[in-house]
Amino acid sequence: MAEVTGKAIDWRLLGRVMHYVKPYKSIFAIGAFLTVFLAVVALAQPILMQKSVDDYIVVGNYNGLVMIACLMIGLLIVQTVAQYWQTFLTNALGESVIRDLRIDVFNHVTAMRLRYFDRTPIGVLITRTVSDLETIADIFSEGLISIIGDMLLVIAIIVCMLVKDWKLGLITLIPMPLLFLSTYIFKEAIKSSFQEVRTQVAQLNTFLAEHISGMSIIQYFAREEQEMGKFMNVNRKYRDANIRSNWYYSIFFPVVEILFSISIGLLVWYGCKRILSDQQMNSLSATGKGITPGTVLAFISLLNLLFRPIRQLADKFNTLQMGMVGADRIFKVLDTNDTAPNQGKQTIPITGDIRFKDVWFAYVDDNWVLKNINFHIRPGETLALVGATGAGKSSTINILNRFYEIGKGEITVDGVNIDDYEVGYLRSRIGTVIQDVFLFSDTIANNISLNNPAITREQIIAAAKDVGAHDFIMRLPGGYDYNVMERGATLSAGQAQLISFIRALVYNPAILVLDEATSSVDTETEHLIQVAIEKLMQDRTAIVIAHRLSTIQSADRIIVLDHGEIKETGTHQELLRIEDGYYRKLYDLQFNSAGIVLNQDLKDGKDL
Ligand SMILES: Nc1ncnc2c1ncn2[C@@H]1O[C@H](COP(=O)(O)OP(=O)(O)OP(=O)(O)O)[C@@H](O)[C@H]1O
Repeated sequence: MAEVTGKAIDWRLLGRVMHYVKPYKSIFAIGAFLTVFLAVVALAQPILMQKSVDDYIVVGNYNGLVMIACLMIGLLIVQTVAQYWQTFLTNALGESVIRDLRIDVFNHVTAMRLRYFDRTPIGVLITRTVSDLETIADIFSEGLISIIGDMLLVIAIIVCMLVKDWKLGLITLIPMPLLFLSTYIFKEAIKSSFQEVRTQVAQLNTFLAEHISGMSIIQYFAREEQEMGKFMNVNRKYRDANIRSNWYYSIFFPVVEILFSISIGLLVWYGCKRILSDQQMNSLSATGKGITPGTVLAFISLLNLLFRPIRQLADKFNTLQMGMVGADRIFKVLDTNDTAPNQGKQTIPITGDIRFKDVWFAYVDDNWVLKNINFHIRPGETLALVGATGAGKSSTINILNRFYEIGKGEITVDGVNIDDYEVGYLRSRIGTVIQDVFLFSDTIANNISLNNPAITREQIIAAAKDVGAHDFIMRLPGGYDYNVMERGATLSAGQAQLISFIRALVYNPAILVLDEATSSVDTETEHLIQVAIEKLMQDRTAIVIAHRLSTIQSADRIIVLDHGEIKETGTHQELLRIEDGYYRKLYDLQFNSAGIVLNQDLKDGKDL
């Protein structure tokens, strides 16, 4: 959790937020001007009220009274219009700033290395890009500008009171130190409770994001009750945090009301006492020295004006501080320099010659998950990777795609170190099909092209026909415009696989990286997938994490990985000939006449 700094305002952070105001500086300037203007105009009402009583009502000047009433109405109209624009503009400013910030955050997050996502829960990122950003918008709508306006108003009212009658002013303001003290105590108390609320929101978001994604697991294993229990706990903590912050409000507001009443009491007592004694001394307002009924009325109105912003000041300070906490968290994300390095510029055409030279790789420190990997695949060849779960198969394809950097050695594609390629170009030449197909809630066509305008509908249809998926897509309501629900929930696993094949094919990559799905599909879909895989691999260099006997047998070379090391290399027949060899053992152990999937069996826990 980001800590709130001890200072009310962190100027460095505020400076960074203000950097985003630059494109909207005229809106900011008008908003700030209107805030000051409203503070000044607010003072005019009590003054006019005093004038109407003392100069017109008391002396019976009806025309003058009508004139001043019209002036007050006119002023109210101006005030209303100014208030409308001030609220509208400061809100629009806040929303525009966070829109720009959100774009920056999203851009930054999409450029992060995968290891960042290994460590950061989705819920936390969602909280950052939604609710933490909202708090920054409040800096403008309820925080900074309005605090400046309120402070100006408070100073102006106090000065106005003291100028009008300093004795009456001082007596009326006796409860002020107590008011400032209780405001300060309230501000400090609410600050920590607000932080707690934000932490609990992030936990609630993380819990929900995770559990909604994993809902099928919860239901398969009938964990609803237990998860409900956990949810109730997270939900209770969130409620408690909110109740605590509301509790501080419910104490603070009555305290302010009491102090306000004391001020009014003092004002009425002292003001009326002075009016009476002035009358007795026959020293009326005409001399300009005494207190008039108009003065008392004006003071009541000024007191009202004074307490309103003070009552809200603590709240606004907290809004500002929460905005600062939000900004701190957002800038921490933006400052996280975990973006994938992309120094390479190379964009030469790739034919698909891949070489791993003494490659060592670890996700964390020196915990090598790939050790001294060497292999060479010529253009058009197929390499099958087999091995037990955790052997390092997925890691091999992850590093080829530059999702993680290797520790030692070198990987080249067409003789060029993969780090020297422009990373987007390299990835666009490597078509990767992973086991867990991810589909967005969008049309089939957009899920294939990933909204790349360079890919035409014709290319999509041609690719779909190529992998034999066109017919099944056309049978869906709307065909290519059929809307896939979130994560492809409305398609079968086999259909989703086929879509991911078309997605890879439509980019016409030189290299195909395929993690064969192990999930069982019906015979018809299995046949479609077989045909599609053959089509995908045709005339391409392919690295396949192979689970199908057909893929393994037809591969030009098979690499058997075990605990990150290459144990054997060769063709299916060559490897079978090695007595006591790993592959031979695998084959004898795992394959039966029904052609049970090799790696799947290994996953099921059968040891080499
Ligand atoms: N993101 C990660 N962070 C840290 N360690 C990881 C990460 N991904 C994988 N590992 C570890 O790296 C090792 C190799 O994993 P890898 O996913 O490459 O195995 P695999 O052969 O593909 O297994 P499977 O067939 O189960 O997918 C494992 O010990 C795994 O725990």
